[in-house]
Amino acid sequence: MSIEQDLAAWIGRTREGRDLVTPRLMAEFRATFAPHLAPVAAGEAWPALHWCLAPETPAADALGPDGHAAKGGFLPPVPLPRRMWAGGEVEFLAPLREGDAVTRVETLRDVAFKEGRSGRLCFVTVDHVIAGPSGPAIRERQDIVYREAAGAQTGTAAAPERDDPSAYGQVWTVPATPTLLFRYSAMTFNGHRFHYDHPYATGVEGYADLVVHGPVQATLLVNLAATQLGRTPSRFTHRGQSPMTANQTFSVCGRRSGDGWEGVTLDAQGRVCMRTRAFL
Ligand SMILES: CC(C)(COP(=O)(O)OP(=O)(O)OC[C@H]1O[C@@H](n2cnc3c(N)ncnc32)[C@H](O)[C@@H]1OP(=O)(O)O)[C@@H](O)C(=O)NCCC(=O)NCCSC(=O)C[C@](C)(O)C(=O)O
Repeated sequence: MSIEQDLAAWIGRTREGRDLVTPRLMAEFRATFAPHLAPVAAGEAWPALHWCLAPETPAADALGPDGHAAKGGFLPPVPLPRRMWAGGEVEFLAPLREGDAVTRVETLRDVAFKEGRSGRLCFVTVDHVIAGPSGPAIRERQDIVYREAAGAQTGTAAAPERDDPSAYGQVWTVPATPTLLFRYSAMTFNGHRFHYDHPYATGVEGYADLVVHGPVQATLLVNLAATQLGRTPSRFTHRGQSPMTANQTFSVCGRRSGDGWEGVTLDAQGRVCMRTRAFL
């Protein structure tokens, strides 16, 4: 049996979690991202706070070498070591509010190997439904990618696309401090070591510094989209194009586009790290 066939056995597996939108989470989220948050009604959760709800809580002895739950449980045992958040699509159906009890149901939708310019890649797609007291509030597709080991790469990444903040109607500048990364990892119970363990991020995974979470960039982008559009978009797509590393000030840029919105995060050199679209 091929590895693709082996891993296909994981498709359709589900996992469920429960949580509460606590006053503490609301306060931590505001403290981590303000002033770069969309205006929302009193007691309403900001767009993308749901990424902090009902995270996986693996025991310490159930972790893999990267600090995530060891593969082979809910996520398949993909034989490539370096996990990244590739992107996804979020549908905002109804707002969540402080005090809401929520459930998260995850379903493994697909596992697909691809040959990227940087080498072999494996994309794992997971569907999420987050429901509050009145039913589904958020529906989401999350794309996770696994890459070859640093040093064993069979390709060379393409030169990153560049862009200019002055081409956008509104720009937030955000210092990518290790403290921002640490606080977001803590709020999401994300043990991924390359967000806080510098020798691991540089020496083992081969990045230039600690890596800024994909969902940190997407949270800022969707909050900028909601600010410029005047409401939470109904749909938000995002794709990580190039790793954003810590200890630089990055730009979160957005502009109206047709009847929707488009945005990017740019690192200090103007490299596009994440590209997004939002729709009313
Ligand atoms: C993903 C990388 C490795 C591909 O790099 P590449 O240059 O090798 O790929 P490519 O040659 O551009 O594309 C190859 C194929 O992959 C597809 N593809 C290419 N990119 C994507 C994408 N994003 N989403 C979906 N599909 C993608 C692309 O469309 C193409 O498909 P095709 O052959 O069918 O035409 C590269 O673009 C990259 O490094 N992106 C940045 C990723 C990043 O920084 N993520 C955030 C930080 S990681 C994180 O937050 C982690 C967390 C939160 O702890 C956590 O574990 O969940």
